[in-house]
Amino acid sequence: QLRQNYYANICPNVESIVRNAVTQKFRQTFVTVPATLRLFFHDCFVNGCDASVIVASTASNKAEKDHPDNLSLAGDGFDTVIKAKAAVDAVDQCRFKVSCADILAMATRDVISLAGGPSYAVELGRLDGLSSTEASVNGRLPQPTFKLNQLTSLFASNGISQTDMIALSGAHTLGFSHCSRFANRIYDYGGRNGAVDPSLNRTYATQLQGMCPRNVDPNVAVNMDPITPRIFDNQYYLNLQQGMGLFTSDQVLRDDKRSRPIVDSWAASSDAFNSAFVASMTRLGRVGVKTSPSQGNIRRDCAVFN
Ligand code: HEM
Ligand SMILES: [Ca+2]
Ligand SMILES: [Ca+2]
Repeated sequence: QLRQNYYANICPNVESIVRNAVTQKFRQTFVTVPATLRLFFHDCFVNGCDASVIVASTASNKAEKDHPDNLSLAGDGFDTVIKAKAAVDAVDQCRFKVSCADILAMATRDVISLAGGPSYAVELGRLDGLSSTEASVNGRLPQPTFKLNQLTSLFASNGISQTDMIALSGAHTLGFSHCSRFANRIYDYGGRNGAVDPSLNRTYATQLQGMCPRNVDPNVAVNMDPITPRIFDNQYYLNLQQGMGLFTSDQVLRDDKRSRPIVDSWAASSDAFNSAFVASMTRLGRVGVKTSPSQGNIRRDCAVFN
């Protein structure tokens, strides 16, 4: 059972220590924001929110972070947690008493507010997991080609509702995607020569083709929210109303009549979106958490098992 203020007697200033470290990192690069947010999601959906995604591979173990679905996690997310952890462990009272999983949860809360999103109290008390394998990632993360039923059932397998899934997808109001993730929508869609996904806004499709020409350098990435790429806002839902969702998994939320009313309501009200997002992030943060010593511990180095 997680709770707010879990560290009140263990490391009373932990939240401000983490916030300062994250703010410093944010001043160096904005990528800190989307990188940390996505890292938290990918952590929670594989083995629960237990910092298993941060563990580095060793000679005898290929870790989660080296699964193909995790190779595009930006290094700045990992670096944010490592730096915040170092700041926490620099305080005598706190050294080795705050889990990497909780530091990631706090850092995620902090990057959302640094980007103009809502602030919220974060629940704490997670232990760090004891295993991280590449194989455990298989089938656990959503693909950008997913339709509504696939999205809903994958999230449901983590105890996350369809409404929460739609709110959490609003995280795509920030950050980047590599061209390969949506190339199927702008070139030869459905295997038909020269076809473009009809659910994609035509002007936007042409812009995407310009930024992502055929045979583009695989390192090229584009903003997922072309309108306010650095602001955490409800623009994502307004984009969906214009056919400007980057992935099939984004646009389907507006095009499927079952999820459309929610998309339209959050496009109409940023307050409604913000409060839904906070509630959904809190539920995401509870997925598969480990709280008993048989299930986990507090890693001294977030990238290495103790
Ligand atoms: C609903 C199903 C989802 C799918 C199919 C999906 C898929 C993707 C893909 C393909 C990328 C681009 C990766 C790249 O090419 O570098 C991406 C980026 C991102 N995703 Fe998702 N995602 C989903 C849900 C979420 C959720 C729930 C969150 C967080 C709460 C999230 C946060 C992000 C962020 C912040 C980025 C940008 C990362 C960066 O700029 O470094 N996504 N997502
Ligand atoms: Ca995990
Ligand atoms: Ca935005």
